[in-house]
Amino acid sequence: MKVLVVEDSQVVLKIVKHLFNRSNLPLQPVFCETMQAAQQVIDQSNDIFVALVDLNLPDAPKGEIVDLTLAQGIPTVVLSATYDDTRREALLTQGVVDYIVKESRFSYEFALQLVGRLLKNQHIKILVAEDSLAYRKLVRRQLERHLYQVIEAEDGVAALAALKANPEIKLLLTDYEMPNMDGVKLVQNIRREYETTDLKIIGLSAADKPALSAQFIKNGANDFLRKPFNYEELHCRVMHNLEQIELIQEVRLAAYSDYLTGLPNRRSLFEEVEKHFHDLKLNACVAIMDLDLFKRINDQYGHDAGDLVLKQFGQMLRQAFSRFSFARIGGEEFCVVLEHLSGSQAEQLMSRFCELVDNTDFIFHEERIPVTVSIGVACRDQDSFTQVMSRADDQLYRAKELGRNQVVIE
Ligand SMILES: Nc1nc2c(ncn2[C@@H]2O[C@H](COP(=O)(O)OP(=O)(O)OP(=O)(O)O)[C@@H](O)[C@H]2O)c(=O)[nH]1
Repeated sequence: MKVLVVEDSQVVLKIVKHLFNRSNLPLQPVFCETMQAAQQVIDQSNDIFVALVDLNLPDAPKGEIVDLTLAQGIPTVVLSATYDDTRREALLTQGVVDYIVKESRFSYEFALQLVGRLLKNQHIKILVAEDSLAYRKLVRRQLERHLYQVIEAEDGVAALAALKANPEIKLLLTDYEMPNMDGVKLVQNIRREYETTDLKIIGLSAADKPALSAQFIKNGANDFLRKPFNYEELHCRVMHNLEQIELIQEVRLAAYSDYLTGLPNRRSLFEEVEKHFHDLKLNACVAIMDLDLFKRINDQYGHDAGDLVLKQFGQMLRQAFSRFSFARIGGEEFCVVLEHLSGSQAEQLMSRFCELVDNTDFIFHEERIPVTVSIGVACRDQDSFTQVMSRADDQLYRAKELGRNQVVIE
């Protein structure tokens, strides 16, 4: 997909090109200096994701480019040399995504951030609970302009049903006065089930009650907007709330995954497995793996080579055991929980993996590093997950004693 940049200033083009090269946006920028050139690109492409346009072009000095891109249904971000309140208002009413004044390189950075935001927004669902059809449609149009997926509900009851049907909804915008269930009651109901880290809520109301914002927030909403609101404020608050969810997701991911290999870490494995480990009706085995003589690899080939081996081993593990729970549980130690497998099935699977590792080329700076793994396996019984892991660990040490590069099952 493409980003159409229509700008005649060489300085601005240079900055935007530089920022694009530095960004990791999965979009191809296409640069045009005139409206005519932009028209040609539009005629020849059907994959323009967004347009960043200057209002003053040699062949379109009055912002005609905006009419062109909006008529083609292309989300349009205006880059303007000067700030003009009336113009800004008119352009936002016309349907542009945003109006950015070209003040410094930060303005262009903001423009590219906005493009990245629009890419993400396409996958974000927002629920709008509002009994006025006209207002609901108005909010929908605003949100869709920023490419969010919008779901509508005409009251609190319908909003609860919509949340059940679409658990991936990340944000709820809810009016206060609605039939059947008002906004505050809706928030109370939602917060019994949905954490504020997973679902953000913004209350809306035109009611003349100064305490309403506090009432919304005390009952679990994250924010409040009084109607009629300024649409830029709506977008800023929506974005701010979604960014908080994304930040929490990033922190969670960092807390539950191993930095080097990207595999789940010990904490993640325990939280995932411990919940259902006591279901004794089904077979399950635990395998602990430890790379052999890893210290020697580090000493002989260097720490970077050791890291590369760990990463490659992690990829192999992910591929081979994708349907099971697994983790890097220590330096060169890994664990796989083999649900639904008997001891002999687990042993067979692990023996094949052991062989695969032995026969795989681990190459660092064109040098082949010999890598083998020892594996201990124990099967689920009345013991806790930690106890079964510890028994698998005992078998691992037997495998080491017996000469490494092998599987031992208790
Ligand atoms: N490169 C690298 N090395 C690591 C990492 N984590 C742990 N290690 C190294 O892994 C080595 C483990 O060594 P040992 O516990 O002595 O065991 P070993 O050499 O594998 O010997 P056996 O387990 O008996 O086969 C240590 O030298 C650690 O420094 C890591 O993230 N990267």
